[in-house]
Amino acid sequence: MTGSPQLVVHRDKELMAQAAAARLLTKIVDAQAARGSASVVLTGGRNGNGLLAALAASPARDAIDWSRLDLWWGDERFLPEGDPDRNVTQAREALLDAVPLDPARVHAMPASDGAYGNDADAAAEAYAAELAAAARPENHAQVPSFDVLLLGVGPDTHVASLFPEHPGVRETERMVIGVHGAPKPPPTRISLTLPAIRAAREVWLLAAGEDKAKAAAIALSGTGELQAPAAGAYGRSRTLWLLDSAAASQLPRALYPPSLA
Ligand SMILES: O=C(O)[C@H](O)[C@@H](O)[C@H](O)[C@H](O)COP(=O)(O)O
Repeated sequence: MTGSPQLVVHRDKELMAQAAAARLLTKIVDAQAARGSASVVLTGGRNGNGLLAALAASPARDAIDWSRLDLWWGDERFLPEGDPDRNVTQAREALLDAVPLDPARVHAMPASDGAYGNDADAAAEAYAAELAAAARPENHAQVPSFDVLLLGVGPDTHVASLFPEHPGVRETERMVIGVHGAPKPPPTRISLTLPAIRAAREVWLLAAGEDKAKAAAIALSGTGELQAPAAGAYGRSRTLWLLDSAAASQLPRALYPPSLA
């Protein structure tokens, strides 16, 4: 990563969702202008879905060429297709069903009643192959250079389905893993790993609410990624923490507000 994470603190979570949606819209429009298409990795959770709903309601939303946008997921709850707890189901409701996406560019993670049955490891391997096929050969990478990768931060500092001290956070080779025995239900999940997350140009972490204050303070105060997976989530050119004032309330003064010096 170049430089430390940047922090932006909004008054409350509604304003945070609106501002993050405006920021994402501009980022996608700019990426499409520069490279013809854009790629975004979506996150589950209330804040990620709040951002998508704000984007759906934006009067500027059709500045995006939806047919030239690739969508991927950072993690998925390994449940049957259409289950209301699947991240993709929630994203469809919040935004995706309302915009003219190219279905071939909506890369949902497999469901537990799909081609791989209830084998989360096989499903993870298949998603890794889909990512590898979309990576540009000249980048010699196993995943595309995502323009923006969104991550909701859990109250325990988890991101995607990488939980503190859990085996997934130690993965250094594979880009996608099956997660078993997750401390947050459901226990079986699919997740990008930290190396896959770090292939993104920009990583944006979303944290709103008092229950995120401790997690933000821990992850931003030099704690290692094994104890605080959010600390290991950074982008190649930018890492941005988008917070509301409640989630920022326990940050050390040295971190926020920024020094005027
Ligand atoms: O798979 C999950 O269980 C969620 O996607 C989870 O990882 C979520 O992103 C964070 O817990 C933040 O959630 P909130 O945005 O709802 O606080």
